Amino acid sequence: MASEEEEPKRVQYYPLDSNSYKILGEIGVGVTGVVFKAICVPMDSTVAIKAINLDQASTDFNYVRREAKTLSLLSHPNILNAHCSFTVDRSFWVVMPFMSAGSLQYIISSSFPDGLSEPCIAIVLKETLRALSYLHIQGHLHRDIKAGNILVDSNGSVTLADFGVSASFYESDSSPGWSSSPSSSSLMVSTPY
Ligand SMILES: Nc1ncnc2c1ncn2[C@@H]1O[C@H](COP(=O)(O)OP(=O)(O)OP(=O)(O)O)[C@@H](O)[C@H]1O
Repeated sequence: MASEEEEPKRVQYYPLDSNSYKILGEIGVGVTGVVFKAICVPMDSTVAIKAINLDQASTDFNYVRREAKTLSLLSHPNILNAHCSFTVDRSFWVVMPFMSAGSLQYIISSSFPDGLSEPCIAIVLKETLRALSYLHIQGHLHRDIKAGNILVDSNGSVTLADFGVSASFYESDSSPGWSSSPSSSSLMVSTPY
């Protein structure tokens, strides 16, 4: 019997235009902007979008730049990567997987006011240390490990997020390829999904 020809797997990229995303609601507000729950319509998938206001103080752009750059270079199951990032008017959108159980800080304060059990702590620590070990091997320091930056998915998977204050062992902030002012071409990133 003739073997069926396998269709080549098509690499899909998350779209780099805001019209492809339907905002469902606000998840929370951070120092640099707002995080929304949204649907990526062409992909039919739920995402979280961090919308960062580029009109804030100039230091904020360095924060954004560092986070986008760090995320685009990392790939690990315990690190919350970005699907893509792009500018929308005067804000910068980082499209990420939606971590439906929220942050560890939210889980503890809403459901475990007396603290997590030791086995739970051990699991979260193990997963977080995996992320940190990978980061350190890649030459990065996270520098802001806290319960609010550890996100959990509905299946219990644990990821480390928020690389705004991370640092690289090897590069200065003025590394080549990154302009010092916000321009969509220097910031637009989309990783295959
Ligand atoms: N991918 C995501 N999925 C689900 N919730 C998220 C996601 N990313 C962020 N959040 C939630 O959105 C809220 C805001 O996150 P954000 O990273 O902007 O700020 P923060 O971590 O609270 O503070 P900071 O600005 O100091 O880092 C937090 O409650 C966080 O748990």
